[in-house]
Amino acid sequence: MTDYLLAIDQGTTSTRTILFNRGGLTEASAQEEFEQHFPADGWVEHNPEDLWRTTLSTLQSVLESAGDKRSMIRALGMTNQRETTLVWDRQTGEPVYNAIVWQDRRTARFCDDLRRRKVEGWVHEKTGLLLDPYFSASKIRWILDNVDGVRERAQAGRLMFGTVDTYLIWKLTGGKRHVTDASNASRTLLFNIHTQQWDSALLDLFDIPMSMMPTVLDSASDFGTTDADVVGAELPIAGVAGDQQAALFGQCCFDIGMTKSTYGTGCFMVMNTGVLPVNSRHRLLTTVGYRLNGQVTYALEGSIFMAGATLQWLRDQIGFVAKAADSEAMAERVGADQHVYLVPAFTGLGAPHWDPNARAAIVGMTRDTGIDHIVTAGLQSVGYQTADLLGAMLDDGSASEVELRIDGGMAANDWAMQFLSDVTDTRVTRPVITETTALGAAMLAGLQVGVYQSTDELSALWQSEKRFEPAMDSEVRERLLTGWRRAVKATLP
Ligand SMILES: Nc1ncnc2c1ncn2[C@@H]1O[C@H](COP(=O)(O)OP(=O)(O)O)[C@@H](O)[C@H]1O
Ligand SMILES: O=P(O)(O)OC[C@H](O)CO
Repeated sequence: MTDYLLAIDQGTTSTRTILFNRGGLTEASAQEEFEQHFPADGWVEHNPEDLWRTTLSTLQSVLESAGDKRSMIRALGMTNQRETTLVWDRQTGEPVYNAIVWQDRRTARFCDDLRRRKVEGWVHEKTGLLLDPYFSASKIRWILDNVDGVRERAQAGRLMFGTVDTYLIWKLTGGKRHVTDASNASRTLLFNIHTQQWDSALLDLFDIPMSMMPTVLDSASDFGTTDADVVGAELPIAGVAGDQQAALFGQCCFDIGMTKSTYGTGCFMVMNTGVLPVNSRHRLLTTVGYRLNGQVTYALEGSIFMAGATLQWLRDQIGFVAKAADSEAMAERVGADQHVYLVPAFTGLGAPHWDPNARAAIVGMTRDTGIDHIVTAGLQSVGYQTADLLGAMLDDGSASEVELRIDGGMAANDWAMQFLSDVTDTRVTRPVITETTALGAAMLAGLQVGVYQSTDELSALWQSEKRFEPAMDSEVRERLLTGWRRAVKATLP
């Protein structure tokens, strides 16, 4: 009998359900986008009903198209946009407010005030994170302080908090389980990554009752069973991880120093640092990669805000490309050794610069500069930013060199990936299966129910589709990087 595994990937703009066979290949999938809500400047919300509706309908659609394979589905894995915050009533199941999305900046001033109280040091010590609106804690507090009657209900033990995984599992199990996994918990700013427990000092700092918090489980664990009356099938939910950590798992980065880099809208780079947390000197995040049998594997994470989004800007705002993939032919015409730089600091710069006030610039133009040069510079900016990030990560981590395992929509661009390899002087590898996020969740579930016996068995499934080897002259690389650093300086206030 062949085994199959399902995975739900609830992302920021769409929800996907994928059916994988035992070899990790996709058998069926369904995807639905949903509406983004921007009620005020810097605010980003999702309607919880949309998250649930798209989850249920993509799941049911894949179950239908599975046909005969349906009876051979062994388990369900869940992966999700991280940090996004929901609060709902324990009895009625009604959310008290929309989901506040990770991108939402409404609590920036509150976080600034906390930083002024000089607490960031011990908060970082416990959580591995920074005092930033990105993470869940200040979002929960905002809901408690700003929605009528909610604080009283929370204090009476009537409300539940969850990241998206927790909310969806609660719905899928018919309200039976209030759980999360350690990788998602580690993104809340309320979880002590050393003791692996909710931290009462952090809950006090943000004024959040402990009674709201879900139970934290291993990433491969018993998260409950889907309710047949709700879903139409009883399936064990057996693997859960935040999406970037799930991609680390799906890319089989199980050894210290192994690193994945996802090139979607932005770029998230995550490095396995083993069983000990590594403290960054470059403001990278220390986070739980995954937890198996009570054993934590830690990771370092850095994010770039604009990767594929730079191509979207060149397409939608400036009209320099008709579609993102056209950039490849334009860059081939120009070549990598050019002097135009596009620093995409449209919303500030992420790691390792972390400057919210930096603003984008195109520098180094001459009379012969044309559209092709600027589009090429857009692709190159992704390589340059990765070089900065990787430099910081290697300096912090225990590895002296890495191979970058890539995925995400932009990983399809061969020219950009070759430049990435050249400018970072690093081997870049694209796997056969690029749906690594969903695959990681399915693998976790498969480990839990015995479809797979070990991570070694999973590593054997991972296959490279294409390798990009560094081929740039070191003198050219240094010259280009010096020009990039000068361009970045020009964007800083
Ligand atoms: N061939 C390509 N070259 C460059 N960028 C691309 C290419 N194909 C897609 N992209 C970029 O990748 C992004 C989409 O990737 P995806 O992984 O689906 O992102 P997300 O999950 O963040 O929505 C878009 O920003 C798009 O501009
Ligand atoms: O849903 P994505 O792919 O944009 O990922 C969002 C991240 O998890 C935010 O931390």
